[in-house]
Formats: sequence, structure tokens, C-alpha cells
Amino acid sequence: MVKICGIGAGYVGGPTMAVIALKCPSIEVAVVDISHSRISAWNSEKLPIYEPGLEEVVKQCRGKNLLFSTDVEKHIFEADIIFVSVNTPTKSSGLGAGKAADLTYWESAARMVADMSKSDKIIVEKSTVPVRTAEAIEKILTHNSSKGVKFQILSNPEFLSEGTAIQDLINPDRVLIGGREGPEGHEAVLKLKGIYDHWVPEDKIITTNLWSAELSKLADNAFLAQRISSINAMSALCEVTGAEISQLSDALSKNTKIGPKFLNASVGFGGSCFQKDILNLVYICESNGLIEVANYWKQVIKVNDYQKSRFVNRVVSSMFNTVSGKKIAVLGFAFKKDTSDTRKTPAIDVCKGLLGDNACLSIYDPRVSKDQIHKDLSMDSEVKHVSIVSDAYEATKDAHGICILTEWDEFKTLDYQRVFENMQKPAFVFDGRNILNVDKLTKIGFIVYSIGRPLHQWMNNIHQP
Ligand SMILES: NC(=O)c1ccc[n+]([C@@H]2O[C@H](COP(=O)([O-])OP(=O)(O)OC[C@H]3O[C@@H](n4cnc5c(N)ncnc54)[C@H](O)[C@@H]3O)[C@@H](O)[C@H]2O)c1
Ligand SMILES: O=c1ccn([C@@H]2O[C@H](COP(=O)(O)OP(=O)(O)O[C@H]3O[C@H](CO)[C@@H](O)[C@H](O)[C@H]3O)[C@@H](O)[C@H]2O)c(=O)[nH]1
Repeated sequence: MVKICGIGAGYVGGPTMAVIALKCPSIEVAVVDISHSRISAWNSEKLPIYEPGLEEVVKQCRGKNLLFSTDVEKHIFEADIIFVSVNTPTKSSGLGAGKAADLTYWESAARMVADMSKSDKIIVEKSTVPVRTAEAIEKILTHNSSKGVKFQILSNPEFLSEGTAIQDLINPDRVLIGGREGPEGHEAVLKLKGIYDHWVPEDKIITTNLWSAELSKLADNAFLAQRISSINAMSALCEVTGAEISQLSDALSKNTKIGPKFLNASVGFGGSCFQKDILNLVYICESNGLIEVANYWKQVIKVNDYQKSRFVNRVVSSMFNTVSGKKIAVLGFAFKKDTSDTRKTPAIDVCKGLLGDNACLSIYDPRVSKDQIHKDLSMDSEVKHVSIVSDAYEATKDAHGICILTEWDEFKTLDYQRVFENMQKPAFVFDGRNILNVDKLTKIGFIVYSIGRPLHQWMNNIHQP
């Protein structure tokens, strides 16, 4: 029986390994992590991450061909194929701080693999890594392992999106496998391909050289983020010209050369990947002397930062240029709907911006815990300016304004007449996700701001810094 070890039981490692176990009953999959709390959550009724459909997959396979363990060494030792899905955050200090990928976790995983391996193994890079990381990993492995043990490194980047991870894994657009040229590299690629062959159609499995696979992942995220910054840049222009962003998106989407996805204007993109991976790309460009290319990609992040601060300025300037002491309801904190993940969520910057102007925030998110929000806003529980509540009506009661920061479906169907009656007047809605019916809300009496839509006359005469 083929044995797989997945190192890293996070948003990628957990769901990807669970789907491999589901689709390949003849393969034994062990998911290992150094975090005891994460592993015990994977072994419990309440999984450490929320993803639609994940619980069903885990329940179906756990205890059969899927196990979660902290015994990293044992499972590395036993495995034929090792998938590494550890975190690769942005470096926070030292050379490349604020841009380069921090490969500390990757290196420590590689060293453990070198120490524990007594037989040949295939090492699969699932984490997003800088191009040519495989070369560094090969060096760590060959210089530290027992004599005669051979490793083949493959790049198999993951393209799942949070909130649709299971769907994306079961029915991927494509699976990318990069390997070394030559017969041994080729054989390793075929072995990994053999796993995906259990459920992914042949024409969706793309094989490339190692460096193309590694760089494709960074390019993929950079292109996606660039599209959001492009539509967000247009949203600013729409607001001052009377054009409407949803009509613009619709018109663009009908151009088959452009296509319909990733054209929703928003308060800004968030999530653990986009900013980190673009910064990583910028660092690689700069390190190779490609300053113009680096500056091009940097601009995607600058526009995203601009969009978040533009939103905060719009809230403050609309409300008589001050939100000091005013209750603002924040609906949604996760970086997008259907996830409890708050990594790099635009809500953090918006909330901090509003707190900077002394607002009193009442935050509600259907999936994000109180503790997480406290951690993200780096505050202790005594802070009086933030309350975290368990219901949208409670959040909006007596509020002066509402900020929609995540596009949760339940915010579309709130009883806005009831919400309006319980708010201070004038009552403002700032829709950072364009999910509400502006006409309906305006008829109720709200003053509505919706990203990229013609401005309410209230805001029309207010100069935006
Ligand atoms: N989150 C996503 O949607 C997504 C999608 C595609 C790719 N990626 C990439 O996948 C990688 C993982 O992302 P994530 O969101 O799953 O991160 P995560 O932080 O949720 O999970 C990483 C896990 O690795 C564990 N870990 C770290 N070092 C370890 C070691 N030496 N041995 C065992 N376990 C170790 C950590 O404890 C953690 O539980 C990153 O490179 C990310 O860029 C993420
Ligand atoms: O039209 C859009 C689409 C997305 N977003 C925002 O962009 C961010 C990222 O969204 P999404 O890409 O759906 O989620 P992620 O889970 O971060 O997935 C991205 O990052 C992953 C990690 O690398 C990749 O695997 C995926 O392919 C890539 O889509 C979120 O804040 C969204 O609200 C918009 O503002 N407008």
C-alpha cells in the first residue's frame, strides 16, 4: 500500500490530504503537524477550519485511510510520498523583511525529512514558494540524509480557494506538476500523476519543469489580485464620473478575451495569499535586478491599500467628518464569505482606520470568533471601543452607520426597515461588497454608499482626500 505523509495540517494540508484519502481508498494518508491543538481539533468533532463539505469528507475517511497525528517523525519515516504544506509567510525581519518568503518552516520540515528518511522518497512542494526553492530543498536533503537515500522534489502548487476548497479539490481547473528533467524526475512526476489520475481527467493534469510550476503559482495569484486592483481602480473613477461599476464589470465580462470572473469591486482583497505572494514576486524581481517589473506588481498592492483607506475616508467624511464616539456596526470580518479565516482581511484595516478616528465599533461575523477578532485588532478585552456581538440586529441597534465588509448571504436578507428604525438618524450604510439593493435602502431612508456606484447627493459635494 502506498503511504503518503502530509506535513502541515492547515487550510491547505488538511483539505488536500482529506480529498486524496477520499478519492484513493487504497492509499494510506497521515497528516502531521507540530501544533498539538490543530491535530487534536482535526481528531475532534469541531475541525480547526470551516470549509463547506470538509466535515463530511473527514468523517468518511478518518480512522480508515486518513489519520491526523503529531508524530511527524514516524510518518515521515514510513511514507513513500511526502506533501509539504507548511506556512510560508512574509519575512518579518532580517534580509528581505516585509517582502521575501520566510522559509523557516519549510527548511525545518526538510531537515526532519532528511533525518528520518531511510528509504527513497518523493517530496512534493504544496506550499507556495519562491521560484527555485526546490533547488535549495534538494541541497538540504542531499547534504543531511543517510547515504544512498534518494529524493525527487516535485512542485505541485495548490490553487484552491478558501470557502470552496473541497469543490476546487474534487473538480480542479487543472493540476500542475513540475519535476526535474531526466528519467528519475519523469518517473516521480508519473507517480504523483498516478494519484491524481484516480479522479482528475488526464487533460487537466499539466506537467512542466520545476521552475515553471513554482513560478506559475506566484504568477497565478499576481494575475488574480491584479484583476481585483484593476476593477477597484475603475470603481474610484466610476464614483466621480457617474459610471456604475457593476455595469462596467458586466460589459467587460462579456468580452470573451477578458471573461467573467474576479471582476467584483470591493473594499479590497484580503486572504493569506495575494499580498504575501505578490510581495514575494516583487522581492524575486528586485533580487534579479528587474526593478520595473517589481514596481509594476507593487502597484497592485498600492491600489489595494488605497481602496481600503478610500473606504474609511468615505465613512468618516460622510458622517460630518468625524466618527468620534459614534457607534458603527461592522457586518462581516472574514476576508470573504464561507470562511472563518481573517488573515489579511480588509476588515482589520478598515476597523483600525475607524478606531483611529475614535469610532465605537460593534462587530458581527457569523463564523469568526470573538477571540480571533480581538487578536486581529491587537486589543485586550478591556478596550471599550469595540464590542463583538452575535447578531446583526444587535450590532446595528442605535448605530449611526453600517459597514458591510464581508459578503455573507445573510446580510442581503436582513429586515432593513427594522434595522433603519433602530438606528440613529441620518442612518448610513457603506456597502464594501456591493451586495445590497441601493434603491430599496434609499427608499427606506438610508444614505447609501456602494463602491463604484454614482454617489448619493449627500456625498457628492464632499471632497475626498
Ligand atoms: N490558504 C490557502 O487558501 C492556500 C491556497 C493555496 C496555497 N497556499 C499555500 O499553502 C501553504 C500553507 O498555507 P495554509 O493556509 O495551509 O497555512 P496554515 O498556517 O493554515 O498551515 C500550515 C501548518 O503547517 C504547520 N507546520 C509548520 N511547520 C511545520 C513543521 N516543520 N512540521 C509540521 N508542521 C508544520 C503549522 O503548524 C500549520 O498548522 C502556504 O505556502 C500558502 O501560501 C495556501
Ligand atoms: O472579484 C473579486 C474576487 C475576489 N475578491 C477578494 O479577493 C480576496 C481573495 O479571494 P479568493 O481568491 O476568492 O480567495 P483565496 O482563498 O484567497 O484564493 C486565492 O488565493 C489562493 C491561495 O494561494 C489561491 O489558491 C486561489 O487560486 C486564489 O483565488 C478576497 O478578499 C475576496 O473578497 C474581490 O474583492 N473581488
